[in-house]
Amino acid sequence: MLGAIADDFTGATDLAIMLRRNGYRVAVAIEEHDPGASARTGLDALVIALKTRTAPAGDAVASSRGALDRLRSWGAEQIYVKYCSTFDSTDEGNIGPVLDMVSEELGAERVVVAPALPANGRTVYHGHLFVGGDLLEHSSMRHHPLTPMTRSRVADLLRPQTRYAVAEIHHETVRQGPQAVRAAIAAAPARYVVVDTIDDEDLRVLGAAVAGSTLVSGGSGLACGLPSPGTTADTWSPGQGASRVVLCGSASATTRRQIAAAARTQPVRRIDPATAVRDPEKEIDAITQWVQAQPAGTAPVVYAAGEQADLVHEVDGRPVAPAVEHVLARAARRLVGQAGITRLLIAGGETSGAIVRALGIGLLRIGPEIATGVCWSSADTAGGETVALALKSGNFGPDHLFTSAWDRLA
Ligand SMILES: Nc1ncnc2c1ncn2[C@@H]1O[C@H](COP(=O)(O)OP(=O)(O)OP(=O)(O)O)[C@@H](O)[C@H]1O
Ligand SMILES: O=C(O)[C@@H](O)C(=O)CO
Repeated sequence: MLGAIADDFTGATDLAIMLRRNGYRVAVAIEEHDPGASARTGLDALVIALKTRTAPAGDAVASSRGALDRLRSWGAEQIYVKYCSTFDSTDEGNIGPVLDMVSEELGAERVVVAPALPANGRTVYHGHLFVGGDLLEHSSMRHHPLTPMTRSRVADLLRPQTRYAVAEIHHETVRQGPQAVRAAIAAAPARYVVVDTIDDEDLRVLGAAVAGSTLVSGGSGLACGLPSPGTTADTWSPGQGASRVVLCGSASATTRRQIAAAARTQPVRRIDPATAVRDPEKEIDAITQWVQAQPAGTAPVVYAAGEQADLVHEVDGRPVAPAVEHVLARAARRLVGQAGITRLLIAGGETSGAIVRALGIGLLRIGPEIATGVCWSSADTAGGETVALALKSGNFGPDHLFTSAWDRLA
């Protein structure tokens, strides 16, 4: 079995759907949840979703060590450390410390570093990470509030975070095929090896080259390149019910375009940040009632930022971001528990983490792909409801996602 440790919840489902696309039977375990032997039986891969992307290195290493121990005790023979395709981290970030710990535990002396996800425009060429046609440092990630990416060479991003050397393998070698890449990895004078990957064929070459490695690392793209276990996808059911809601804590430009597109045909309502901070119960009540009042068959959208100017950092000296997460998480709990909503599309990694935790979900069963890196999953909540959930990374998905995603449940 392949065991994966993902540093956020949307990244975990992104990796899971790439594995499923590649013929793996896969599920996502939330944080410390043990799915139990019967749920693990027959899986080719199990992804543990952590919420460590911006955690202090010590905390992230401790959580990742726990995840590694669980995966190994459940029979994982190959470990995949999943981070963001835009390598979201700072010089104090935890990608290096987590890789150092996992590689030491597994005795892995060479580890590939492959953030590329070409299907979503993330490519690595001559060691530099690109987003579309732009270097990472010239993409919107330059202005990310928590992990502003102001350099693009992956080795330069990783070096300050690790005590080991970092080398590069360039496209000239990748073009020569898996054997050349395998030999170059073995000969690299470094523990970490950033490998150029500009398209899915490069990922297949790399995947074949690292097929027997005990440890690989990257975005989700590498999962498409790993050799397929050749199993047929398991059956999947979204459970009963048809009522829908879209909950957006993400403030990314992509999510804002998706909100604007949905607003042309669907009811939309913005969370009031001041009420979220000052009187969260009032805002939770208002949102729950508003969603329930919308016509049957619609997919009401609750969002927190429709434009850049909506981003308010503080109200009365108190931070807005956790208040918005709390309101969305509590509203989700009520919408599922009291209003009987069973289909939820959630935008944003932090937001997804807050809502999945509030619903008391332990395991996500992976269903159909909606867009690159976004899929439906089904899960049982702590309250005993079965829900269909799509967890969308802030930057993923086409503009029409909030109206088209439901077709995949039909
Ligand atoms: N109007 C607002 N003012 C302040 N903070 C907000 C506002 N709207 C949303 N937020 C906060 O911004 C954060 C968005 O993070 P989240 O990870 O959910 O989305 P993202 O960064 O777009 O997605 P991803 O991490 O998947 O790329 C959340 O903590 C949310 O509560
Ligand atoms: O790799 C990506 O870009 C995504 O899976 C993700 O982790 C964004 O949060």
